Amino acid sequence: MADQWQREYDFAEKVARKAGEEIRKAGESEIRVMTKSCTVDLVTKTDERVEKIIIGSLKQEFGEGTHCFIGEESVAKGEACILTDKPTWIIDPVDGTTNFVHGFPFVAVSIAFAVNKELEFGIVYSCLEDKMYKARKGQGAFCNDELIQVSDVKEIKKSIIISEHGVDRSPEKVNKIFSTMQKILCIPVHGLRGSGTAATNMCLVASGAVEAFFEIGIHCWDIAAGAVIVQEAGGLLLDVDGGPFDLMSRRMLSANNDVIAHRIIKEIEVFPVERDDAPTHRIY
Ligand SMILES: O=P(O)(O)O[C@H]1[C@H](O)[C@@H](O)[C@H](O)[C@H](O)[C@@H]1O
Ligand SMILES: [Mg+2]
Repeated sequence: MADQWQREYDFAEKVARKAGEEIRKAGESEIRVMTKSCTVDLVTKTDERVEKIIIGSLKQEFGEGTHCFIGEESVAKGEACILTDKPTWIIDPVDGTTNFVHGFPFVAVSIAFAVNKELEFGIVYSCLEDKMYKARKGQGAFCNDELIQVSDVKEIKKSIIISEHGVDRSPEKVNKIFSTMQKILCIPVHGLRGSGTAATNMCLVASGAVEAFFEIGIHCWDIAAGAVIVQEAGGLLLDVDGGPFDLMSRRMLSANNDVIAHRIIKEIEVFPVERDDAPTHRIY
């Protein structure tokens, strides 16, 4: 069916815009900050409220029980994080919560939709910049309705690479992250960057502002929407060891092409993380 999931896609954009407005408004008043897994893993009442608004609106539009949901704050409260074949919404209501708390201007609403474990579309609304990124499988990627494309740079020495350090601050992991960054910086690349939100980072790959973004320790809700956007913009997704991308593995490299991807992979010091769908999963 040609327009299957079109209604879901159009509605997701509306919901993301509404969620972004809520985030912008909430940023104007005092923000109540709480913590989750550790003192640097921040969450606010806005994260929880916006997730409720998104899931509530989707249930109202498509009916209770027809779709499944994986939402960052629902999982934090104990809901399952298992991707099945059923139509499933994968939601990060506020990607870049630390940025939101500090007024650092990159905060995104990330909404993806998967069927038979395949991503059908992704919406990333970078709400403080008012940039609406979206992509549907096979139909290209857009920012504010303009087609976007990854960069055509193939020389690593002419690239900008993004990585993030996440919230797990155990010294062994932090050492590996910084050792990897040092090696990449000294190739040398033009620069290293990080916006503080995985969803926005992936849109920066998709729009050609940077050549690659990788992170170990992200979650499916951080990257599901961005994954469609990167691929539809002509980029690729891989595991950080060069294997196939696995949404639930908490390991991801997105790049403009395989030359850049494999050059970066040579430098990445991989460390173990528990999968999102592991039965004993502890949230970081
Ligand atoms: O928790 P939120 O939704 O703000 O998202 C995360 C970012 O997306 C990561 O890239 C980043 O590295 C952090 O882990 C951050 O927590
Ligand atoms: Mg996130």
